[in-house]
Amino acid sequence: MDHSTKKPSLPRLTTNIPLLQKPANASCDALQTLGGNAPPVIMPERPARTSSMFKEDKHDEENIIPSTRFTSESMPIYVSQKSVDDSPLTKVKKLYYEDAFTARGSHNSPKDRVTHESVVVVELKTNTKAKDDTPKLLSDFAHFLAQVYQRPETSMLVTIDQNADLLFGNTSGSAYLLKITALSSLIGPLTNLRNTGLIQSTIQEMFGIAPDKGVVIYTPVSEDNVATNGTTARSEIDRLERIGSSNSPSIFKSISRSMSRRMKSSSGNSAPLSLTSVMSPDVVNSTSTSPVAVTSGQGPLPRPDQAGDKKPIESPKGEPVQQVPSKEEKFERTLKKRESLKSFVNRRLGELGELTTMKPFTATKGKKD
Ligand SMILES: O=C1C=C2C[C@@H](C(=O)O)NC2=CC1=O
Repeated sequence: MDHSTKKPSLPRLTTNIPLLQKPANASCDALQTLGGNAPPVIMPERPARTSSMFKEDKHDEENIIPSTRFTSESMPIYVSQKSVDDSPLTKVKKLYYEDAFTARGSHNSPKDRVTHESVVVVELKTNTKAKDDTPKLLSDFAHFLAQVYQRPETSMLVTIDQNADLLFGNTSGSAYLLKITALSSLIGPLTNLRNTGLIQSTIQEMFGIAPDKGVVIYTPVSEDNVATNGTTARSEIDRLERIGSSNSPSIFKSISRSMSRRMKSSSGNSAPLSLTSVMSPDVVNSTSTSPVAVTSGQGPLPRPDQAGDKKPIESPKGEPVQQVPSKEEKFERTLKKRESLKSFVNRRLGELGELTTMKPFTATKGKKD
């Protein structure tokens, strides 16, 4: 699956209650230019509820005419699309979105990321025709709802049926049913309360239907029960988590991988695989001067056979005999192995830039032996 052309990242929210301001005198027409002069800002306080939104946002050219599919004459489905726009405003927004999920926003978990871009399905059924034509109606409504739910328009699925047979109460007048289906984290008592005010007053502007003639139903769904692009939100979270964990392996994973590489490369030896076989080459040749010992201030111990003019042991035939290591030699080799492990681990730590935050490995166990 190609995820490179994904929807833009959304700003991290401290709450799922979007805080939008809605100028009191804005008309329904103003909805087409929703978007604001700046990226969505989480304001510290809940703004007063007013009748119309984003009047001052007329200069936002970010959203072009959406593509509209019609499943039937009465039930168009709006699929929002964004144009590629390099206007300064769009750039500011892009930066804001990108930043939210890069360095400073990197604590967003895959779940957060998917949640912030998850689809929100909005179904409106009404028995009243709006004055605007359907594409514009859908576009405006989707744009508005995308802001209410603080996500890209590409995450909004909006359907409007203006020909519904609908009766609310005992009058046959204008009425509507609005269903909003979204991940559970986008549905909650406070969020719903606030969103209901915003949405119902906007519907009133668009369709002329009073809030008391409409019913809003919020349906939370789990990540397993919403899907798009061939995958559920849950599997998308899992996928991002897998990518995340494979991109940032722990130091221990890294060390063990390096060690296993060395184990593999030395597995051609007939000798059984042991810690010694994954050591640095200086361990294999015990007669060489260990760089580890040098850097750690420990010179190699004098080998008994190197001392003075001691002759190599020969077989009765005069051939050199493979010497059985003495106790001292064994001790020296053990020390070197330990020092080598220490060196290896410290080097890997250094490579990974972890030396400043982690205590260097010390082969304390072996020291006292
Ligand atoms: O249910 C959702 C599934 C996905 C998949 C992913 C994508 O765009 O490929 N993003 C999603 C969001 C959802 O809400």
